[in-house]
Amino acid sequence: MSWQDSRPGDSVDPLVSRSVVQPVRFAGPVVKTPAVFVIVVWVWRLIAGVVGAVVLHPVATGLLAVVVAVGVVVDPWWLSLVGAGLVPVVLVVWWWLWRASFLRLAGWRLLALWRRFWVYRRHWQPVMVVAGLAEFYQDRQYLPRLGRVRCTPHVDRVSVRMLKGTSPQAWEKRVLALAHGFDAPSCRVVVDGPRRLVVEFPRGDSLSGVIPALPVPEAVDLAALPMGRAEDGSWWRMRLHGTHILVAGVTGAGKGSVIWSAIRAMLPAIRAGVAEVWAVDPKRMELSLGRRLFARYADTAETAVGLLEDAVVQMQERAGRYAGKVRKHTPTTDDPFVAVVVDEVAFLTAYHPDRDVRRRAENALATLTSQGRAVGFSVLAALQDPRKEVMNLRNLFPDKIALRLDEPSQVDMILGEGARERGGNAHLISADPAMGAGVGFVRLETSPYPLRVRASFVTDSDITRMETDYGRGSSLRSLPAESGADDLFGGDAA
Ligand SMILES: Nc1ncnc2c1ncn2[C@@H]1O[C@H](COP(=O)(O)OP(=O)(O)OP(=O)(O)O)[C@@H](O)[C@H]1O
Repeated sequence: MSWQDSRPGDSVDPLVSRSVVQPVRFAGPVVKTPAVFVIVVWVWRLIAGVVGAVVLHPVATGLLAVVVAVGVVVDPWWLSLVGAGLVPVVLVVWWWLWRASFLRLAGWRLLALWRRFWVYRRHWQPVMVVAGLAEFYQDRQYLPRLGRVRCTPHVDRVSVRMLKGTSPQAWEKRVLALAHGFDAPSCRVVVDGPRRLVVEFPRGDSLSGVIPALPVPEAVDLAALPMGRAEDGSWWRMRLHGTHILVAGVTGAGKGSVIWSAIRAMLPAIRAGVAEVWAVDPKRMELSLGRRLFARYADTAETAVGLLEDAVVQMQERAGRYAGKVRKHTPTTDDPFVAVVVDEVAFLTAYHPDRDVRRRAENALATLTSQGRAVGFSVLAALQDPRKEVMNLRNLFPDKIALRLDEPSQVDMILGEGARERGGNAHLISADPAMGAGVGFVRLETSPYPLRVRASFVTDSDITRMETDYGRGSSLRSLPAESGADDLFGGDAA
């Protein structure tokens, strides 16, 4: 039998078998390890395991220790049985009566203990090997070290110590393999220090349900507007003052819900006159419903470009006044925060047939986005198609939101290269409006990690109520009429 005929399982003599690619290898002599060394190593591992368990899970190990101690001191059999029964009863009563404290002090820790053992520890080796994250060196297999697992209401955060010589990019490239390997809907990798990662696995999809319009906040924080929910179950808050935001998504992706959630979160500031929304609505379908909420409203190309150029003039006038005196804008009734909201911005920058309109719109937007944020002018723009021919100003928007998109390349255009490896798969968002409308990934200028969020759904009746309560002429608001308001509001101002 030649070496080509051999099959797995055939016995081969290492001295006579030959491979065309491998040279002869000489193995070192096999030395038997004395039993005492093996015992010392096992004892050392036992001690390290116990200390590790106490450090990682103090509550669980503490409870266990109490049960064991009582059993040993009083009556080994009887009391151990009572203790073993008593602990679950105490935990159930605690959960029933004081759920918040139970979850905070015991519930999430016990769940983390269970999931570390049952989900991650049990599958760690096969998943690491199959995903290609295990390394082999001199015939020995090395695995990344599984560290602490922390559970929040929706997400498992798994700490990992990477192997020496490997990089976080190797993990980012394998997020899909990791998600499927540990039965999670998605996976996100966050660098936590040298050789340290936190790998996040959501338990189920916390964003699968529609989020109704959030209550209007009593005090407005323009740096943290309540918009909806984030994947880890926390509130999604969005900074608008001091930045510009580009929202991209195919038709029906829910761009309107991002825009309206932001406007809703600013209502008290709008009523107080310290914030203004200047709205550009070329489709006349998105923003027209709430036009009395806006200080300026434009729905034709000519008026839209005029509105943008007026914003530039006011911004520059404010910048001139602030120069050398004020470094940071604080919204007041004299110098309000101005949010320039542009729906379907490509209508002005790419689709309009008049070249002059396109040029003027682009110039105005470029000036606003490059100079406006320090003096209280922010642009919140939405568009369907993020290609460069359509929107070549997208890099002037520090923060970006990718709702459902058609292609992976479009995701890269909005969230930046590498965002998909970090979990920002906006092209995989469900096309079912109940599941996916308003769902997206936020990429802030301050972080390369996209955050999965869902905007609250502000319905038409919510908008009508908002306009009634907070719009011009409402009982709750009495702002002086702007000169030429009829012109600006198409003669409809109340
Ligand atoms: N946050 C949300 N939660 C649940 N459903 C939503 C949400 N936002 C939108 N929808 C649903 O999706 C539909 C389309 O939403 P919307 O009009 O905001 O999309 P769009 O991206 O603005 O589309 P277009 O570009 O065509 O205007 C809505 O009519 C609504 O039924």
